[in-house]
Amino acid sequence: MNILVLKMGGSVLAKLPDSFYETVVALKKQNICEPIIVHGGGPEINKALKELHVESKFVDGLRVTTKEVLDVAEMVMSGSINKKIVANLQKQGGTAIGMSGVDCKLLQAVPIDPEGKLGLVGQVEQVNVSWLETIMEHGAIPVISPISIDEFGERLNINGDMAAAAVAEALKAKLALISDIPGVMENVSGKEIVHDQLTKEEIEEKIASGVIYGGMIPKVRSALKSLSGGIQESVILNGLAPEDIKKYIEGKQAGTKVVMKKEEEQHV
Ligand SMILES: Nc1ncnc2c1ncn2[C@@H]1O[C@H](COP(=O)(O)OP(=O)(O)O)[C@@H](O)[C@H]1O
Ligand SMILES: CC(=O)N[C@@H](CCC(=O)OP(=O)(O)O)C(=O)O
Repeated sequence: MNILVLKMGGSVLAKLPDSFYETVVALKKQNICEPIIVHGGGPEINKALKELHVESKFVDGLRVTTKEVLDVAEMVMSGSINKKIVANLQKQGGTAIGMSGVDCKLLQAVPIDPEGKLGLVGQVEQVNVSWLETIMEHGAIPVISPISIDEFGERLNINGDMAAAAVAEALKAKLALISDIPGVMENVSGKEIVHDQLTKEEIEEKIASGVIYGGMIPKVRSALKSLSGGIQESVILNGLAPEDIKKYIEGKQAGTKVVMKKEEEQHV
């Protein structure tokens, strides 16, 4: 199965045009590939926490998660956002099933930082691949909220990019991380450029120098993590430029590709 995991960040969810959902439905109907959606919801969680007067902060792009924060993150992502995406896909004639990592133990996780200050934040250890395959075989598009569950039945909050990478890695699928920026950007000699492709070494160097910071850190690290087996690249794309998504699907340059090796090196 040729699977494409599309991760939609909270930064773009409210702004994605109907044509985006139309494209995702067409990918499946025309047998171009099997789409799976994993979503985030950072800005919406921030808004709900603010309204409830609950403080939250981030460390290297990950939200410090107390029980109270987890309950709000689950309500926002597994409730409101997940069902809106399912509805939008179905408006375009698709069939979609919304689930979180808790359902069918879809995303089994362990605390990412058991001794540290991140609290109830997880990283995925196992993906229930057979449920995802069953859903896709029955003609539906899985839509996954990144709240997950540990072996004791406790829920954990997972960064959406990390959850998407775990799903892509488990299914040997391509990964497209869709956000509100044209790719990984850098100010070079006073000019803002977008990198076409980046390797692991370049990414680590740009994190260390502060060029890549905040929410971009889990994004680039997740894109790297998903590279496995036959999958040689993942991509960071701009959801606000639907033509970039089209270009990527057509195999043209768009956004920033995260690669094992640079293209010119691969051809040597
Ligand atoms: N080098 C970089 N290029 C582009 N964006 C960057 C970079 N470093 C940090 N960022 C930040 O990362 C953000 C994207 O991450 P995030 O807000 O978590 O997105 P999403 O909600 O879509 O997952 C950008 O809006 C930008 O503020
Ligand atoms: C642990 C952790 O940081 N979880 C994230 C989950 C949402 C997310 O990742 O949203 P975006 O994709 O919009 O960034 C959070 O609570 O914000």
